[in-house]
Amino acid sequence: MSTLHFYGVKAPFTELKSNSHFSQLPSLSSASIRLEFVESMHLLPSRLFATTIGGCCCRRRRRRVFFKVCCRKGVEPVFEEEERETRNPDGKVEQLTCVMKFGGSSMASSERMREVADLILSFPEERPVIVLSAMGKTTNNLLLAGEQAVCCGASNVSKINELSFIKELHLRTTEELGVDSSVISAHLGELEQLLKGIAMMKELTLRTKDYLVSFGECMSTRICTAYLNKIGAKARQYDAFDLGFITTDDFTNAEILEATYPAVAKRLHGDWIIDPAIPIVTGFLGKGWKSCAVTTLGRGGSDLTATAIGKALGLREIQVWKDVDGVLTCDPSIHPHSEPVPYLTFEEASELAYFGAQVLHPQSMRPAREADIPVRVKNSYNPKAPGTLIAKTRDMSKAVLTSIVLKRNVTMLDIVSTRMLGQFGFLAKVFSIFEDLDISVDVVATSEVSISLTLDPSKIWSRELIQQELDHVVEELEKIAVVNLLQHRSIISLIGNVQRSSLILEKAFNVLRTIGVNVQMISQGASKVNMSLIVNDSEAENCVKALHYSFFESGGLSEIDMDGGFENGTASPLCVES
Ligand SMILES: Nc1ncnc2c1ncn2[C@@H]1O[C@H](COP(=O)(O)OP(=O)(O)O)[C@@H](O)[C@H]1O
Ligand SMILES: N[C@@H](CC(=O)OP(=O)(O)O)C(=O)O
Repeated sequence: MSTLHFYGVKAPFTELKSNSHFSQLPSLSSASIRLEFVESMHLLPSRLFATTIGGCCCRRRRRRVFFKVCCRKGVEPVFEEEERETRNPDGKVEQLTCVMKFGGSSMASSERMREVADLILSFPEERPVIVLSAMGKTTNNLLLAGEQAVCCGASNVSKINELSFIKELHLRTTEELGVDSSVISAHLGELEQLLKGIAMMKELTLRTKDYLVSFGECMSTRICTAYLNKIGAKARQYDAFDLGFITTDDFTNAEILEATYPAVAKRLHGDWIIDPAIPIVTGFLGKGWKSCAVTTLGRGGSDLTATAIGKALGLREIQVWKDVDGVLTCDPSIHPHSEPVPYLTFEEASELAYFGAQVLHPQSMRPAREADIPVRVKNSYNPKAPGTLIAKTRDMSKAVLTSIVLKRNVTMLDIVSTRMLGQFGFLAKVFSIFEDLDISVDVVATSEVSISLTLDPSKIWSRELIQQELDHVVEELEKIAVVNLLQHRSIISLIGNVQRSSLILEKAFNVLRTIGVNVQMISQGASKVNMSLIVNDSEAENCVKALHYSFFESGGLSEIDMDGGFENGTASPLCVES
């Protein structure tokens, strides 16, 4: 056995691609090589063992080596020295073309799964990678079952209602689709064992939560793959944590690491070229790079899985199929008259998602934006609807307001300096306190001696900001300022063309004045697409309805024509009706 050394934190995943290292390999077809990765600062070697799995061959005088690299605890990314051939036996280039992601709402029953399968097959010109979420509300039910298990005792686990519901839904689905229940029986057995383990330990850690919820995606993808194969559409199932989705070890809210992209590309592309079959990938899941345990990307994370695969493979388009006709002008559960938004930029979609529109995962636009791949939001219940196309740029010449987003249950802090520190020192100190306590700040407005800001209640999805933490923040801030903590506030984000901010704000404030609401804070960020208003939770829904009515209904102000008049020819912007 020979040993190779790689230096740098990212070495295990990036430097293997460098050709120079391979020239050191002795016998390429059957070599067993120990690779030592030395993490730069700490000089801690992490040993990985590599065996050549594809042997080597010569093509245009260049060696090709396929490696299977196994981390100590079982990470198995596959690396190869150069791209595999992308030609089929007829010499035609066949490449995967797009990603299609179907969320829980699209996969809620056997009937829905049939429709999804039909939909996938209705685009014969596409060779898609399919990303699936868990069926219906399975993720919620798994979490509830876990919480029940903590206190019900191991002997009562089989009586947990949510477990029975999950079993029943998945077994019924296999039966109704005519696929063998053996595709999920091992998972159902293991799930019950896991719940018994939780019951015995009487605790549900974040790491266990991630493992627990992973059963949802693992089962939905297996059922769907079996069904596609049954109807003659060749499909192959992948668990994202075995496919190369390498993440941080932040359980319940992990971040995808760069190593993911080459690893996923090589595996999907390689398998496709050798033996084409529709890849069916679990959304939402990954593998922690240190722990090697299953991680999740935050609630709604399958959108991010889809865009990451799009970036990894450099695909033409990423489609996310939902139960609504695209991104809407506001949350349809707040206001039923919301309308689809035909075009958005990545920036607008990111702000919209970050500020609470449940329709997209907050981080999901990043890979698409980095790779400049358009994202289409479509309705699996109404495939003919055009949906929303999200791209790098769009025609903003007429754009005024695009969408209204509400984020509830936000905590606001008014911090007024006691002038113990100069202005620079004051701002720096305030933000260092938030950094030390690892708390995210959303919206900020400052004057010379005061700051108003809002705190994200869920720290980007995962954790409730608990009272103890808030008390700690206030205690620290009170060393340099007078602090007023205001809870139960909402952020109303006006996503639109900030070039027309005066027009938008004039109209918005007119509307809010008419319904008697005082805005407590306002912020227009550097993003150029978002203006945020803070109001009381109790008033927020009414505000959104009134704003929506005024901007999007009643001959409103969602667009403006080139002369400065409204698109529908009504009043001029300077005499806005409230
Ligand atoms: N601005 C918005 N546009 C569209 N849908 C929204 C918006 N805000 C909230 N939603 C909600 O998001 C849901 C779709 O997202 P999600 O539940 O994640 O779908 P899926 O589970 O299919 O991925 C819709 O049913 C809708 O209720
Ligand atoms: N099943 C996970 C991941 C996901 O993305 O789901 P959906 O696509 O249904 O939002 C969740 O419920 O969070």
